[in-house]
Amino acid sequence: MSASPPDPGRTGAGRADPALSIHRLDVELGGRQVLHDVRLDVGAGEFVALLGANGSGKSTLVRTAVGLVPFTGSIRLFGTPVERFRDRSRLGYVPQRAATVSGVPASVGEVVASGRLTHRRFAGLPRAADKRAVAAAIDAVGLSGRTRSPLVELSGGQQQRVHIARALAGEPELLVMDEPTAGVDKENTEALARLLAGLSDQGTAVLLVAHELGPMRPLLDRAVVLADGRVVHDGDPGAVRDAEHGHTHLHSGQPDRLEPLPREGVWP
Ligand SMILES: Nc1ncnc2c1ncn2[C@@H]1O[C@H](COP(=O)(O)OP(=O)(O)OP(=O)(O)O)[C@@H](O)[C@H]1O
Repeated sequence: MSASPPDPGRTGAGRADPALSIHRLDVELGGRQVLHDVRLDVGAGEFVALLGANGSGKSTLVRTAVGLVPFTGSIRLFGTPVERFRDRSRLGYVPQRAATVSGVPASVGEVVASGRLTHRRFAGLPRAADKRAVAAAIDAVGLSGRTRSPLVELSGGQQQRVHIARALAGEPELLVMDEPTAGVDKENTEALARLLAGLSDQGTAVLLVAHELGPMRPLLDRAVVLADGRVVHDGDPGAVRDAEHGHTHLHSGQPDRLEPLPREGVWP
């Protein structure tokens, strides 16, 4: 009798589809094409950074990937076309500069618990596992003392951490984060990097939009760079420097990785 194959992680044997697979993606917004023929895969358990200058299309790409923007081409989440994807608990999304729900007196605990709804049956009461996951997520972002605080009483950086906790509470297999550390201080950015390292080790796939990689850099399996809505680099994160003056730079000496040729003035 042959031995069972090794467990490839939380995705399980036989469920080896990439967490995210994007093929020939075009997106038009306001009558202008902002994404051109984008291809991007994030394998199960892979940690991928998405980089590029302001306006290069990073947010549009991740918003489209999670089903928020109309497109032509193909997007699959765990093998299912995004238009038919219903298993929302497998996906966690932290939007860019997540808006505070002004006028709604939601507490930190309530906002984070809303990230758990996809695990619960309609109108069902939270189970012990839900409560544990919410408490663990709040603790993971260092806000356990603030569970009952109204969100509006928190600083911008703390609110951002609440939105990260909301995504973590769902215990997703794919975490898509759009500049999650914007407005978050160095100490908490480093704490988030440690947290993501742990999740990555457990098999969570991560797609991280970032301007500066900072402490996230050692976690990366791949870096993808967008310029003017096109992928101009997909591979070695070591070839990419942090954003300077609003632009993402590729180290020189690897011109074979660049297609199409970079715009004049943007690249070193
Ligand atoms: N709703 C919209 N209607 C029209 N154009 C849009 C819309 N949203 C974004 N765009 C345009 O699409 C392009 C890509 O924007 P996007 O926000 O995806 O870039 P980004 O790389 O995330 O930028 P940043 O780093 O500043 O967040 C920009 O030229 C932007 O002006």
